[in-house]
Amino acid sequence: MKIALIAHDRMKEEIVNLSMAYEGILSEHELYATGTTGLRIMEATSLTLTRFLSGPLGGDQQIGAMIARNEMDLIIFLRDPLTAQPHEPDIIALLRLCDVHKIPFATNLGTAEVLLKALERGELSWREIVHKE
Ligand SMILES: O=C(CO)COP(=O)(O)O
Repeated sequence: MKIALIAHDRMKEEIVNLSMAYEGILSEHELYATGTTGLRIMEATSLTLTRFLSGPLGGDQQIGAMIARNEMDLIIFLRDPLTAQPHEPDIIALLRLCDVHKIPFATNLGTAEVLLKALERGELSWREIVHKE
């Protein structure tokens, strides 16, 4: 499965802690991230991620392009609900594409954990069927 990990600055610590807690599950998958998030996760874990540009420079849109091509299976995007982002349109576009393509998308830690546990139990394997279509 291809999984994208993204977090706004005030949520970086949360995504690093999440990645450490679920490193075993995550290591079995192909991981992607926006620039700074990916760097922070790689510094704290032994996970390897493909890093795109930083979010404000287009990283969300690069991940969006993978979704549009049906190349991404799960997004964990810990958004900062209390800080305005200069690239808000890119973030909304990413959410919208996930809805268009029915891609599981977690925007907070509670949902992220539910999705990672579902991933571990194989409950997202329907994505493999979608790939074959
Ligand atoms: O801004 C982001 C997502 O919208 C995240 O980008 P970084 O991971 O580069 O901080």
